Amino acid sequence: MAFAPDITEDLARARGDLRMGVPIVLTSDTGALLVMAAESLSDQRLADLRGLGPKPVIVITSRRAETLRAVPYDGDLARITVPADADLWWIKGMADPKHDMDVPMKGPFMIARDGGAALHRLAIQLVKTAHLLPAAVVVPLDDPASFSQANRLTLIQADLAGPTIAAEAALHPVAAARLPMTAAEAGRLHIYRPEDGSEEHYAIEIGNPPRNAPVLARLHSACFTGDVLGSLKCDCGPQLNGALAQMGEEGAGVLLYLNQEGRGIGLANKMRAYALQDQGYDTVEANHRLGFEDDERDFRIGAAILRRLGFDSVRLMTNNPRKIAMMEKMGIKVAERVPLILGETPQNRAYLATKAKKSGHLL
Ligand SMILES: Nc1nc2c(ncn2[C@@H]2O[C@H](COP(=O)(O)OP(=O)(O)OP(=O)(O)O)[C@@H](O)[C@H]2O)c(=O)[nH]1
Ligand SMILES: [Zn+2]
Repeated sequence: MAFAPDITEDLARARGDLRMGVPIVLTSDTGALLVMAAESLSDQRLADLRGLGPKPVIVITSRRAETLRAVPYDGDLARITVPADADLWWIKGMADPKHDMDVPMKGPFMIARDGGAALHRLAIQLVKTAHLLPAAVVVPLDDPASFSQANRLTLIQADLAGPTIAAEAALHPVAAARLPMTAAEAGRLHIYRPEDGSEEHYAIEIGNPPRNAPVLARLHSACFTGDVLGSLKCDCGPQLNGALAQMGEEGAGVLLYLNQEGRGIGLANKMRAYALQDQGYDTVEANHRLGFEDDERDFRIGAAILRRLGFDSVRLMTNNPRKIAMMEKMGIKVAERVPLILGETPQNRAYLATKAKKSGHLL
């Protein structure tokens, strides 16, 4: 029926459900799972999950498993049976490193070996892209179609979901208008909306840069703490203002403001990472303890917006070699790297040093 949501729409719905603490159903030729995000699980829903019969399993990433010293992982995943006497607090503690210091030993862990790693991996991808902690509680289902219908749950076909998540989401221009700014009076703000229902991204065009020459460009990932609050823990605010100022001086440029807060983990998870940093972990270790990779951003979005604006060659303002490599891979020529070293403070010196040492940032 034409009114029924397609797989992209179902996935967007599933992310919303997971955030709200509503279960979703994943199905494939080899099995089916009822999935809840550990972070939004309630006592009532945990009791309901147990009422289904099979023991719930908690799926975490190998990053989180390393922190928990849970040896049993399947490549990038660990799947652990939730013990019969474990309460909601145990599950939250598996997902959230906030309590690692209070409850250091959670094992011994029972490995769940039911072969359905593809569905478990999809569950983790969904909770991650919903900006929740990367941990899912799952129970196998025998009849996913009737179960999801009877409970009005979102049903996701895994074979359709995998390629859709991996593909680059199409972006559409929504609105644009003149925006005079301190850095440049001749500013124009463009809004782009991804088709997958994720956050909108912005392009700030300064002057009228010619499309047939490399444009001075900055791909800036959102940092509420640095950009808005003037946080001293990072260099984002000075980089944002410095890039706009240089574009203003040259009379032309394009700054992409990509809503990939916290290198793609979302602001709530970034604050969890900051709490771990207060315990002494560096920016990369903190991401790993939460169960994330160092950098969860999709850099294809920036290239797609540049192309939409008509640019295929840039003078890229960055210290991050991965951004350069991704632009080149996506067919945007990086004619020049323009270093953007600004805003070092006593509070961010160690953070910048970690980025240089562990993430290859150029100083
Ligand atoms: N997870 C996490 N994210 C952080 C932390 N500090 C800053 N960020 C985020 O890191 C991102 C920095 O973005 P950018 O400045 O565009 O990127 P970059 O990779 O540093 O590269 P360049 O600035 O271009 O050299 C923003 O999304 C910030 O919110 C942190 O300690 N943990
Ligand atoms: Zn920042």
